[in-house]
Formats: sequence, C-alpha cells, structure tokens
Amino acid sequence: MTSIIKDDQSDYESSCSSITVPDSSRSWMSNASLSSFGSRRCSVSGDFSSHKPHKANQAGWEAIKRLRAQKGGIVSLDHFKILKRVGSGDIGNVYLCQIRNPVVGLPSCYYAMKVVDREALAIRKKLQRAEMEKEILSGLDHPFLPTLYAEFDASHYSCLVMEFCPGGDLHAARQRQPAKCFSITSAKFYAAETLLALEYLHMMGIVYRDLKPENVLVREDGHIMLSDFDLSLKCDVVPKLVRSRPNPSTQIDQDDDDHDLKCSTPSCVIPIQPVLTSCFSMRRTKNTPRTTTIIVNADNKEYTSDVKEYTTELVAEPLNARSKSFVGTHEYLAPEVISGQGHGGAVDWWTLGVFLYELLYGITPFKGENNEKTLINILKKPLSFPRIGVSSSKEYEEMVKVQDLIARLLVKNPKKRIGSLKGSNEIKKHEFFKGVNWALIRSVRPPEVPSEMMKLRNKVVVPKLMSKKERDAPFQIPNHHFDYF
Ligand SMILES: Nc1ncnc2c1ncn2[C@@H]1O[C@H](COP(=O)(O)OP(=O)(O)OP(=O)(O)O)[C@@H](O)[C@H]1O
Repeated sequence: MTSIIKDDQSDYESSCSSITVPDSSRSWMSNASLSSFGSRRCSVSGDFSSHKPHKANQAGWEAIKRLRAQKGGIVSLDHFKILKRVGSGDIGNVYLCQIRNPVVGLPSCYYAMKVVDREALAIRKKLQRAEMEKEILSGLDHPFLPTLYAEFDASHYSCLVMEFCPGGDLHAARQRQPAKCFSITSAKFYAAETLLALEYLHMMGIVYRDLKPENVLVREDGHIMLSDFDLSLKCDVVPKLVRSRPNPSTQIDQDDDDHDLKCSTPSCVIPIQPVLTSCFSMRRTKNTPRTTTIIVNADNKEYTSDVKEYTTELVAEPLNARSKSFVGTHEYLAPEVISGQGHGGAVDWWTLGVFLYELLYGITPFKGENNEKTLINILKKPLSFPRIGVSSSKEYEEMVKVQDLIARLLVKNPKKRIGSLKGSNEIKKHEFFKGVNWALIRSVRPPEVPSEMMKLRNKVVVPKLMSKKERDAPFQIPNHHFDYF
C-alpha cells in the first residue's frame, strides 16, 4: 500500500507539491551507488550512549558503544560492511550491514542502515521529511520502536544505523497465515504491542500517521518494531492528570461526548513539559490521606492532587495537535484527514482500527474500486464486518469484543472516537484487551519467532553479499507520477 503526502505546508516550512509515491511494494530505487559514497567522516551528532536504557543489555548496542569509544567518538561508513539491500521506500534504501572489524568479546551483530540521498530528496522537496525522521528516531528509546545506534553522512548520503528486524513485516507475515488472516489471539498481540508503541510516541508529542502492516516489522524475538517516521508529525504535548468517576463498565458509550472528563479545571492540570512514564509517577505515602495522590515530577518535586471519589489517570496525548496535511495511506486515511478539517493524535486511533481489521479479515474496511471510491467510502460508508466462521463460543465472544473495539476506533467523528480524549488509556481498558499484562508484554511468547523458524528450517542466516554490479548500479531518481485521486 502506497503512502501519500499532499499539501503538507502546515507541517513544514518548505512547501511540497501534491505527490503520490509509487507502490512501495515495488523496488523502484536502484541501489545507491555505495562505491560513490566517499568516506567523509562525520561525528555522530548527539550522545547516543547515555539515554537508551532499553538497549542496555543488547550486544548490538554495546558493540556500537565500544566502536565509538575506540574511534574517538567518530563512527562512519568505513566502519561498516554492507551485506545486502533489504528494502527500499520513498525516501531511501535500507541495507543489512555489520561492523567491519568485529568488536572483541562480542558476537557479530547485524544492523539495518537506512541510506538517504539528500541531494535527490532536496530536488523532490522531501529533505525535510528525512530530517524529521532522523530527529524523531534520535529521541526514541522503547522496546517496540527503532533505536538509532548511529548516524553519519557520507558524501551526499545520510546514513541511519538501527536494529535489524529479520522477521519482515506484518503484511508479509499475514500472507503466510491460513486464509491470509491472523487468528484473534495473534491480532490481539500485535495490536497490543502497536498500541504501546503509539502510546509512547504520543507521550513524546509524535503523531505517527502511517500505521499499516507494512510498517510494523518483526524483530528476531518475534516482538514488533514500528518503523518509518517520515510522515510523522511532531508537536507539543503537555501531560495532564485526568480525573474521572470510576465506571463499572470498561466500555464507553460511543455517542457520549462527555466521558465524565473532569480535566479542564486548572487544579488537575500539572504544568510539566513532555515527560515519560519513567520520570513521572503517582504514589500514596503512609501519612497521606487516602483521597490524596502525590505526583512526583521529573524534578522530584511533589504536587498533591485531591482525588476524592475519582480515579486519576495520566494523559499525555497530543490533544491540541492540528495539521491539515494530506498524509497517510489511502485505505488507512482518517475521515478528518480527507476532509482537511485538521487532524491530531486521533488519526492514529483510526488507523489502529483499520490495522486490526486488516489483520483479522485480510482486507481493509473501506477499500473501493479505486482510490477515489476508497476515500468516499471512508467518509460515508458505515462500517461492516465480513462473516467468518468461529469454532467455539470463546472465539465468538472474542470476535464480538474485537468488533466492538474496531467500531469504537472507526468512529468517523474524531471527537467521539475512543482514545481521542484520554489517549491509549481508554483503548487499553477495552474488554478486548482484558487480561493483557501491559507491563510484561515483552515477556509474552509472540505468535511467530523468526529466529526459531530459521533454526527449524535450518536456514543459513548469513545473507548473500551484494554483487559488484548491484553495488555499483547508478542511483536513479524514480519517475514520479501524479495522482489526484
Ligand atoms: N530495521 C529494519 N530491519 C529490517 N528491514 C527494514 C528495517 N527498516 C526498514 N526495513 C525495510 O526497508 C523498507 C523501507 O524502509 P522505510 O519504510 O523506512 O523506508 P522509506 O523510504 O521511509 O519508505 P516509505 O515509502 O514507506 O516512506 C521497509 O519496508 C522494510 O522492508
């Protein structure tokens, strides 16, 4: 499925004409001529070593840290051996690579290197998107998001070194399933991990905007990694404590605009600039009355909040983000993106609904004969589900729950969509996710584990080196075609 970008002046200062990119499933970009990279050394911008606690015990991360220490803080293309191109997209090629001289005492690790031709992108007015992706990647540290291990320039190419995902993407994984659909259990697992990745992005003030199975990669251990941030929107987010009355039902009435939200009063808005859950906590101490919650900010100062009979939740959702760009992938576009009325974080909850639908049914809910019909369907057509057989009453119950969640995510009015007010918290509480241990999901056995599958098939993991012809093929700017649907 093709990502589209149109009219994104409001997101970036540089203007961008209406563009539809070619089908990303086809490799349109020739291999960047690696031999022409040159070897201009550039230092790694920013100190990547100090703030990636989620990578603390990873050999690949340790190897890069030691390499950097050996080379006086400088990492460059010369330090890597390019093995093979593993993918290409609208803004660059991705190569499998290894550190050229393995670090003593550590296993030889594979990395993914995304190579972007800055000159070609400047001509196509897409340089800003690559810059935005780099900026976003450099700030991420989450188990289900890519870690930027190093970044450097070589000639007019920008190189981003990240963790390599050998399991391909969820689009390819779905094609391998019986009837080309995931089971409800597998879909729940992938949707839950994706939801956590989106939750973290929203806390960082990032609206992802391009969720689709093609962008969800599978790591060696079978857990997911959300990739491709060149369509993302960065905005400010101010975390809030939201008080709400405990509701015996975990499901929210779709037509209820109020949702019992009591967060607009200044007393429950704590002035904290973007923070992560790790540096923000709520606790009750021995001397604190039951009704008072203490909020500990990153600066370790305490704020008290009288919660009385309300429950209190931290909401760090980019509620005020507003973009009028026409950005995303046709079948996944939210109604507010199509109508151009301005969109924010709720677009990601819409796309989560389409994503879950596609994982389960193998099709997207509003697909028409062509792009124009698809867009009309998104705006006008009521949601419906294909009839599929279920083998047990338990499976039937699960199907009812997942359909309820999808229906709440695919509410055309973004203000009434689940997640639009309290972010991921609302979605995580839905009946469909009941029993998911959010904190320990990383320890759950994934539906498929690529490393085990490779062992089973006795496949040699070491990939073929690129031929000289492949390596030296000239870089080509693709033929653009314009599509105004
Ligand atoms: N970390 C990774 N590990 C393995 N493969 C990857 C990795 N990152 C990207 N790829 C592969 O490379 C392809 C292109 O990467 P990516 O989507 O980031 O490029 P892009 O130019 O931004 O594409 P798009 O047209 O979707 O915006 C992906 O579809 C995926 O198959």
